[in-house]
This record gives sequence, structure tokens and C-alpha cells, in this order.
Amino acid sequence: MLFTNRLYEKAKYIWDQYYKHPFVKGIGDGTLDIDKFRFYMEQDYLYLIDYSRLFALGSLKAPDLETMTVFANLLHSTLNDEMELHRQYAERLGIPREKLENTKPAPTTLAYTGYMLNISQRGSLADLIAAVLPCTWSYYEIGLRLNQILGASEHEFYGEWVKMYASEEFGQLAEWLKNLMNKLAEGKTEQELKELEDIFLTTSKFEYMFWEMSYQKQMWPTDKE
Ligand SMILES: Cc1ncc(CN)c(N)n1
Repeated sequence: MLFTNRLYEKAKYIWDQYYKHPFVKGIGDGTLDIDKFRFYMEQDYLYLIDYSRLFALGSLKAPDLETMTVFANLLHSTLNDEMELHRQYAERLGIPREKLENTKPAPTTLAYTGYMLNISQRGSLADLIAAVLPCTWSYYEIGLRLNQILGASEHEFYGEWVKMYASEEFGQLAEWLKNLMNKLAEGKTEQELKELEDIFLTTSKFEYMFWEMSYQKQMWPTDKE
């Protein structure tokens, strides 16, 4: 069995909860409150800055030029394609560029990016991939599902989001990471595979928390807006 199939089976109960989450469903049927989406966009922009750093780190840790190139492509595509989607949404939402870049991180954003960066700095390349894989792969799965909803990709506001994450180009990024994960899992002991699985499950749970944080617009409970 491919290691990524094992990961998918283990995380399925978590990923199934994404598809039922009101934030995800709201993008699909176009009913999501714009204010919740604004909150998400701002936090996600911050998230993507650190997510890009992980790809830069992946390039640094890569054992050969081919792997380095994969990470360089992931980095380029995140900074230029995925973050461009966010910049365009910010423009449509009237969020100035400086405000977007100076957003204060919510606790869940900080915890999630902090965890990924920590694992990736301390650990191996396989650890790094196990940490980022749910992000890319689950967004592609969500994109594909939402794309099957009649009219979702044509929705005047959320359509661009659906199109981006359901696109072949985005699917290609997930495929690259899955292939690398399987390659690096070869020859690992059961104990080592279990550790990778734990990392994958942890970031899968953080993904759910990110949807929930955005839906509830959760900032620090101690601070007033
Ligand atoms: C929180 C989160 N996770 C994943 C992705 C997809 N790169 C994203 N944009 N945001």
C-alpha cells in the first residue's frame, strides 16, 4: 500500500469533517458571510507566508536537484499564484495591501504555522512533507468536491476560490508532494512511519481548526476588537 493511501485512510475521519463544515459548505453554495471570508483571507495570507517559508526550507533540505526544483516550483506557485488569488480578493474586499500584510495572527494561525515551522526546522525532509501535505492535498480535495456543486465555480464571488483549488495546476502540486512523501517513506521502520503519520494527523486537525477559527472569527479571547 502506498504510504499516502495509509495516511489518507487514517485522516479520513478528520477530512470528512471539512466537507461538512459550514465555512466550506458556505463557499460551495455561495452563502458564506463575506465578513467571515474576509477574516479567513487575512489570516490565510499570513498563513501562506509561513507556508512559503516551508517550501524554501524544503529546497534547502532536498537531497538532489530534482527535489530542489519541486520545492522551488511549490514556492513560486504559492507566492505568485495562490497568494495572488488572495491579493485579488483583498482588492475586491477593499483591504489595502499594507493592512493585509500587517494583519495580526489569530491564536490558531500562530499555533498552526508555529507547529509546522518547528517540525520542519527540527526534523527531516520527510517530517516537513508530512506537515505540509494535508494543506495542499486537502484543499485540492475540497476544491474538487465544491467544483461538483452546480454553479459553484461560476459564483460571482466564491467562484474564483473554487476554480483555483480545483485546478489541475493545484492538483499537480499535491501530486508532487504525495510522490515525494512515498519516495521518502520507502525503507522506513514502522516506528518512523508512525511518527510521520502523527505529524500528518496533527496538521490535518489544524486544518479543521482553521476553518472553525475563520467561521467564528476567533481572535484572542482576552482582547477587544
Ligand atoms: C490554512 C490553509 N491550508 C492550506 C492551504 C492551501 N495552500 C491554505 N491556503 N490555507
